[in-house]
Amino acid sequence: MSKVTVVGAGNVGATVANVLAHKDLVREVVILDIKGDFAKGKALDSYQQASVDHFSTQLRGTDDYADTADSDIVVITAGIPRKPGMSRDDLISTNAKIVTMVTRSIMEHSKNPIIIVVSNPLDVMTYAAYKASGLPKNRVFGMAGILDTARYRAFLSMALDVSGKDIQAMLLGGHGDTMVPLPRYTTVSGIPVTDLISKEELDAIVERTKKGGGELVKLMGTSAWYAPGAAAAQMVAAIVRDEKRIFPCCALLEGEYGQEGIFLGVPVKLGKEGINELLELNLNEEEMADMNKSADAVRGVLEVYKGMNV
Ligand SMILES: NC(=O)c1ccc[n+]([C@@H]2O[C@H](COP(=O)([O-])OP(=O)(O)OC[C@H]3O[C@@H](n4cnc5c(N)ncnc54)[C@H](O)[C@@H]3O)[C@@H](O)[C@H]2O)c1
Ligand SMILES: O=C(O)C[C@H](O)C(=O)O
Repeated sequence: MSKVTVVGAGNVGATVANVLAHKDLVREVVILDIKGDFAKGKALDSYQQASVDHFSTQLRGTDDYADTADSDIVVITAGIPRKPGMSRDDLISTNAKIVTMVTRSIMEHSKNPIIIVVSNPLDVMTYAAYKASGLPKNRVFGMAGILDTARYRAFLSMALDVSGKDIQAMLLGGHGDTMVPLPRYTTVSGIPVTDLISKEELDAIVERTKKGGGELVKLMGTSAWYAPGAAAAQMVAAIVRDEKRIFPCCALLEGEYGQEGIFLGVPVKLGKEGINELLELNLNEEEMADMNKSADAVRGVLEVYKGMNV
């Protein structure tokens, strides 16, 4: 694989492109934005890091979809971010049109790309890109779970005073306040997290994780980009290197977890074909109830999207 396109040169898109270039994995990263000069500037600024940080990946900014031709992977970050007081779902009327239009334009120039959606509301925007692309379900999925588990792991690392590197965690459900962090699947170098922290502290960390995006929106007036950009770049790397890494990603469920026709966060194996496998965890009653609640919340937004007829 040699070409990645990132659509949207804003906070998240520029970070994805920059982190990817530093990984030195692909020949070229194209950054496309309706603000063409802005995209060109971000690409040029990033490429001027090449000799300092020693990477060879070329970066090109553009507003012309012809420049995205034959992309192997496309990361869609185009759209508006939320402001304090808003939920991600409030972005739907603007972002559904943008994501649909972007996906159609991408498909005019690339035959069989893998599409990773980042724009919010994530689970429904991934559905929108899937519909607009006509690609099979293994080639269209969304980034949220890596970010949400990264937040969960950061909070645990701070509470336990251990390196974040040693914390493994899994999380399910929609990318919203109903997401389902899974303490039963959380370990610190193999030690169950429940052996290391009180239930009260763990419950508080789970709650903080669920509202982790909103915490940053309140602090900065717009949403996060460093961790989201790094998370999306990690997905690209797993695909380019055919790593078969297992990450929580937003994937189409067709019967798994008792859900049908809805994109939700679940563990998947990522490799050169995109999603190689979707893993079904053996959830207990409480975890399944939380997953169902999260699916219901996403389904409500999905109905709004379907009513829009974009
Ligand atoms: N999935 C996640 O975990 C996650 C994390 C962070 C942000 N997000 C979402 O990602 C999106 C981008 O966030 P951001 O902080 O980068 O916003 P931003 O405003 O910094 O950047 C968005 C960019 O999209 C561009 N854009 C708008 N319409 C476009 C179009 N039709 N074609 C091409 N480009 C277009 C804008 O010009 C802008 O440069 C938001 O919807 C945000 O909610 C998702
Ligand atoms: O919180 C947001 O609106 C952006 C993103 O989904 C995040 O979780 O950081």
